[in-house]
Amino acid sequence: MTKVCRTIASLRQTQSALKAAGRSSALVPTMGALHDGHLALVTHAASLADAVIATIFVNPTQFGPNEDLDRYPRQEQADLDALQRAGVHAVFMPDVEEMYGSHDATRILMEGPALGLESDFRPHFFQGVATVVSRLLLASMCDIAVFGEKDYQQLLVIKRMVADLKIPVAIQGSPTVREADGLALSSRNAYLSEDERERAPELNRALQICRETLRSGASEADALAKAVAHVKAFDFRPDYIELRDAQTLGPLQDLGSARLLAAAWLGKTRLIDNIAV
Ligand SMILES: Nc1ncnc2c1ncn2[C@@H]1O[C@H](COP(=O)(O)OP(=O)(O)OP(=O)(O)O)[C@@H](O)[C@H]1O
Ligand SMILES: CC(C)(CO)[C@@H](O)C(=O)[O-]
Ligand code: BAL
Repeated sequence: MTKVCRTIASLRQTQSALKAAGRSSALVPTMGALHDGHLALVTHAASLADAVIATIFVNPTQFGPNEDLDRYPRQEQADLDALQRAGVHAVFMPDVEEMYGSHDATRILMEGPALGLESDFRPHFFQGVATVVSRLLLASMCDIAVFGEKDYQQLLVIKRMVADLKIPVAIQGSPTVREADGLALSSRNAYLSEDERERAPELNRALQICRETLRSGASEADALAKAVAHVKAFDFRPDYIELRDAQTLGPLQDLGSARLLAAAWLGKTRLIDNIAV
């Protein structure tokens, strides 16, 4: 039976009981509206630890004033049922008051891998993510925490933060789960109209075209221009399509260790994707 914890006190009690029984634990933080990408993180987490703790919290501090905090999909009972079926030991689902209280004054500012890419278009984003993830890690004190490569920059930002703050949790990345046509699963895919859903895989296709073009010996500029032209042909409005160093997200030194990352709008939906080069 999956235990539902709505307070940090109850989460800490759950963790104390696991530790007393000598059981290791892995955390899977989410914002809910769960899909098979999230469930793959749970399966990955279960392969690494004795018990999995999932979290569901739509974190207001990572949304900008004109973003989709209010319309972000929320489906608490369906999510709990899915996590129960997946054999999750406990689910932490706090409210905003529990995570931030009314006198909250602490935020984590990130540089390094947080610079550029998402930050150029969502300047508040990594401050909100780092702030909430540090709290989730410290509240749960799990041995391991698992994050998806779909949000590749977020994964590197969290690894950097945990290393810098010396939080004793091992951060593990998990591969992107895709639809058969290549579209990365994402809770925000629910915003797509039928017509947009048909065009949505072209973002991933553009990244593959860019990679093939690079491998055939073309310049980075030509390969990126091809990817931009491809998404524009399908009426995407790209925020960025960039090649970066896969380990640091700094400027690319060597094509052998490159990551290709993109974000683009399709109608009112912002999609992100990335692949190894
Ligand atoms: N397709 C996917 N494959 C692997 N991991 C994923 C996938 N989609 C989301 N995740 C991971 O699940 C965790 C929770 O993500 P989140 O709840 O924001 O879901 P999401 O589908 O990314 O939502 P959004 O559409 O808001 O970006 C993150 O670590 C994220 O990287
Ligand atoms: C890591 C996270 C749960 C923090 O709110 C969120 O950014 C997400 O779902 O990727
Ligand atoms: N999946 C990352 C969370 C966000 O975009 O707000």
